[in-house]
Amino acid sequence: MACTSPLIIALDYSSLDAALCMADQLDPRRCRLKVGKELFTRSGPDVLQALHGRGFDVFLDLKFHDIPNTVASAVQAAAEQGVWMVNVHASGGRKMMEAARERLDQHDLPTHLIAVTVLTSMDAKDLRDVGVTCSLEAQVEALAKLAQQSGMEGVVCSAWESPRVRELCGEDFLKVTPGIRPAFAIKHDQQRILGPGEAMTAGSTHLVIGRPITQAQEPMEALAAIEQELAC
Ligand SMILES: O=c1ccn([C@@H]2O[C@H](COP(=O)(O)O)[C@@H](O)[C@H]2O)c(=O)[nH]1
Repeated sequence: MACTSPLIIALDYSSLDAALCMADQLDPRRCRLKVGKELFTRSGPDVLQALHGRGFDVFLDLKFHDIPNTVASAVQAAAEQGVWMVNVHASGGRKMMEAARERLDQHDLPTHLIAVTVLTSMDAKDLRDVGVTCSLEAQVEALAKLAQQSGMEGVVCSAWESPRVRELCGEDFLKVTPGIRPAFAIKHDQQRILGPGEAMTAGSTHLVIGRPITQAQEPMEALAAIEQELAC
């Protein structure tokens, strides 16, 4: 049965065993899973096979950012392993994103392709430090528009920006938002955070949540509290 929940749990673990231990407590009808740089670098494609075998939709969050041909080939490789979603950095530019889009289309690969705007760990000063002179909001808006024009199906942004991205790019354009922090959780290294219920109200289509669940004393209770908040 397809997953209808907006929740994507980030499996940021240092071993395949630890990731599968969490996955085995979860239900693929109630959440999707995200595999990021740490877990993929340690376990390789085996983790994708193991999670697919358990019935999960997997978001492979490797944030590709390279020359167009390299990114297109990496996106193709991810999609050929059956992942539900893959991403690139929008700051890699129009040609890079178009090449990735074209490669998926050429091979009839149905994987969702989205682009990261401004990392949720960054604030306005961090953005100035890397030479961006416009406001953080303007940078997210510019990258979201560029991503849409370049064939992306959505963006990664913070839930703070979801209302504006919805206005600019429409309801159907995916707004995948990390930096989700329920009231009981700490901020860690995230800067632009919002609660799960607030993020959905703001127009996020998917909520990425890692440590508030994976590092909770009782991960399943943390997940249940988040689901409860979303049901209200
Ligand atoms: O802008 C971004 C893009 C990706 N992420 C990823 O999402 C999760 C968030 O985990 P938490 O533990 O809930 O903070 C993590 O895997 C990041 O790599 C992001 O946070 N921000």
